[in-house]
Amino acid sequence: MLYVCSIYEEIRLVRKLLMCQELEGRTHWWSLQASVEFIMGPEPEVSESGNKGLGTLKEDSDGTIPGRIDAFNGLAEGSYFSDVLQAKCGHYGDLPASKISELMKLGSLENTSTQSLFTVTNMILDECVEGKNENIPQRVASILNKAHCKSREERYQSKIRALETLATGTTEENEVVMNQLRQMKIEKTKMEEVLKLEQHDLTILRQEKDRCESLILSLEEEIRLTKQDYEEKCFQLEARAEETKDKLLKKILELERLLTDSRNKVKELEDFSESKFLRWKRKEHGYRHFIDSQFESLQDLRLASESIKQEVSKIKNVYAEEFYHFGVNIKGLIDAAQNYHSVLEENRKLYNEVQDLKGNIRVYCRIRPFLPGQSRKQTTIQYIGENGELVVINPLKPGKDSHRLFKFNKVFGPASTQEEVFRDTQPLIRSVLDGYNVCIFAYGQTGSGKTYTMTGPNATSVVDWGVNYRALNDLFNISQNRHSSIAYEPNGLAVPDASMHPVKSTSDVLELMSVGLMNRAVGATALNERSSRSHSILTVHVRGTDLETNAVLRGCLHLVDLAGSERVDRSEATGDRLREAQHINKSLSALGDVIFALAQKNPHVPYRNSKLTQVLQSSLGGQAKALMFVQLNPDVESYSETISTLKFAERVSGVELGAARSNKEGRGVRELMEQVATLKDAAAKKDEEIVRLRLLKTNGNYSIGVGRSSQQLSGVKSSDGKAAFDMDNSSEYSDKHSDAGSQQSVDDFRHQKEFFQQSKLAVVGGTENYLEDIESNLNLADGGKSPNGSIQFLESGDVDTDENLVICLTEFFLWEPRLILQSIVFLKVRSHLQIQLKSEHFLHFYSLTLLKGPICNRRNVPFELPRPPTKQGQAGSSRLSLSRSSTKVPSSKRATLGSSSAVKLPKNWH
Ligand SMILES: Nc1ncnc2c1ncn2[C@@H]1O[C@H](COP(=O)(O)OP(=O)(O)OP(=O)(O)O)[C@@H](O)[C@H]1O
Repeated sequence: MLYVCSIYEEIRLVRKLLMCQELEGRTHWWSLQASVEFIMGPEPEVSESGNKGLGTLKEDSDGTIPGRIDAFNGLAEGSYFSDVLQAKCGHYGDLPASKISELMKLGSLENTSTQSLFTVTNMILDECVEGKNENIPQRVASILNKAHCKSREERYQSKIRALETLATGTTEENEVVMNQLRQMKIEKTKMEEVLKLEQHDLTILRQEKDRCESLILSLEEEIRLTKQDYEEKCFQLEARAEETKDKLLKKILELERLLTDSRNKVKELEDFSESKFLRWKRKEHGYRHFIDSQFESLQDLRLASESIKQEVSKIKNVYAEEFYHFGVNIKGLIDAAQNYHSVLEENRKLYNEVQDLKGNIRVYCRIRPFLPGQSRKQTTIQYIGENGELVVINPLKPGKDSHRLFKFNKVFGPASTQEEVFRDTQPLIRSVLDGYNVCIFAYGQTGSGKTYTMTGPNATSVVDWGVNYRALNDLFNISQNRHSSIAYEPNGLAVPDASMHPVKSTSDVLELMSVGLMNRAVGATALNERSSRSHSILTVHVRGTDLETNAVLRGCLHLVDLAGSERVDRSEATGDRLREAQHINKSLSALGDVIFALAQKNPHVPYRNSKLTQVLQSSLGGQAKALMFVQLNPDVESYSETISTLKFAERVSGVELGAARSNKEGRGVRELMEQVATLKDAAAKKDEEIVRLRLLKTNGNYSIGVGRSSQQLSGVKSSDGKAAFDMDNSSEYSDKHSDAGSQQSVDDFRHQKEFFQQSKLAVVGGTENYLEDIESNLNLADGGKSPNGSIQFLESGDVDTDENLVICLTEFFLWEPRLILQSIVFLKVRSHLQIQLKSEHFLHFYSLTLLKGPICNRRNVPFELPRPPTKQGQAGSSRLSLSRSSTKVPSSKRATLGSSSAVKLPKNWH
């Protein structure tokens, strides 16, 4: 086996050598290669004993291998070069050097046998000796080189061949060796497996060993640390023990010292207490002696104190008396002080009452804040006072005159909330439920916040609710709170379409208001993107019955959000907007005219000039409570509008409407009203009587003191027939009156006055003292000044008797029942007395008339006044003879009359 290996090794080496030769001498390796493979087959693995094999090959190369090498050489025979050499034999010198080189390059020399090469070489050398060719050495060198290589190659080839032969010959040996080798391989595999197992065990053992070693190391480390820790602790404990020991020693020393001190102190104290005890003993003795002597003195003092006591009690009595006098004086002072406060309070109250009685329209001013995006604008508002003062400036024209002061009932600044504004409005809302007519309206230029104040920006948010929502909410809440004393009927709400809707709760109202708001015309202008283009009037009628007195309360609330006044150049209104603006401005100027007329106390108030003033007539001209919100835009660009708005507001605040009156109808009033209705019928009959008498007079058959007035009377009344006494016609009259303005009413009253001056009604019987009663009982406190009322009609100097006056008045009021409720009558009685007669006075007066018994004409002709309805509802038709009981006004009513009109009850009033 080793032998074979060495052969293979040998072959391998030969191959290597050939390769080198090829590189050096350009031998045709490929041909040799092919030969070697042909002989050897695939190259075996090289064993480490390769060198040894080569030695063996050398030994054998001299024996059996040469034959094979010869055979191999025979393969290379017959090449081109040998042919050339044979052809040229003996004449190689003719072969030029370049040709030889070329042949060498082409490899033709490769195929030449070594023998031929040597022959050529010898010939060249001979030439060289003979000096035939100078280039011989180079050529010789190359040929020699070639020859050398060739010889080596041939040697190797022969070796290869020999080796191959050897290899073939050793096949059997090989098989044995191979078997042995397989056996050995099996053994080797087994050995390897055992080795593997052992190696695996070894690995495990090594790992175990490593683990144990690391464990040992960690345990050693732990022991080392524990030991170190233990040593440290021992050291610390020892140190602490040392320390404690020192401390304890010190303490023991200290305690010993203290003990010694205490013992000394105890000793000292014992000595001291001993001495003190002795001293106390001595002192006790001294005190005993002192007490005895003091006791004696005490006896003396007791006697002295008895006498002093008696003296003190005497002085005490004197003091008590003086204190009493002081007390009386101080009480007087306290009373005076308290009175002073109550007087002050009363003064304030009286002042307010005077204001209420004067009935001035209240004016609240509200300034809206700058809107988002306007914060940098200049403001015209310089000062807002607590008591309604407002100073406005024009920042664009600074100077002395740029400041203007206005004063109103209240001024609300930009930061005021909806609730604050309503808080000052609330008392008026309560008045509606007390039977007053109330009108609240907002006035101001467009975009100044009227709708914000009256309605609010957002109906769904209670905080944002404006006056309208809050007022209606209040009305319902208060009416519910009062349900035990006053029964309010389902209220009526007039919405902008002028229809009446019964409402029972706030939600009804909210619903109706949202309908109204939806119907309201709204449009965008340059000054307000949601500008109201129409006036909004919300009217609430309230009717309640006092459960105790059966008195009926009627109140009416107007909530008015006016459309804004605007300068069309600023609002940039065109087309429909412009026409709206013109209408709005027209109606607002009509309102201004009404206000102006009222402020000037003009006899004619032009209510009829616009729908707006017509609707507000009862609130502005009647005895209602009115409140105006003046809305301001603080922007400097609106300065001129602000000033004109404020001037208007100032004028409004000067308007006196007269004291507001509650629409309360007591049972007595209602009975009287019923009687009035009955009397109307009677009057109609009387008319006929008058006509009849006139006819009689004309015919000269009957003479009675019925003058022109009767004719007029009949004329007036018969001109429009029986309707003249129709109560319903009063409203028609009212309309006419309003239509033509107050001038017509003045004419009417002049006409009435003439009638009364000329009237000579013959009324006689049992009424002698009427005028005395009237004079003494009706309030003359006004000193005869003309009141604000719209009627001044009687100058009855010509009325020759008291009875005439009474009957005239009665007649007059029967004709004009409207005046009972609305007017103030100015009477001039007997040409030297002026009596202010208000409607309550009239009722009082009228009651007197009825109570005074039958009214007859001068000639004892029974005056045909109807009897008031009896309990069975039958109207009397002959003489008026009412018993006192039938017309007796309830005591509550009497009190009302007395207080509200300051009329004293007549002497014979029960
Ligand atoms: N007190 C306030 N606080 C906050 N914003 C306000 C206030 N007053 C008004 N505004 C705002 O100013 C704008 C104009 O207000 P509003 O529409 O009420 O004015 P107006 O006087 O009713 O205008 P117009 O006459 O054109 O209808 C609105 O955007 C409103 O929300």
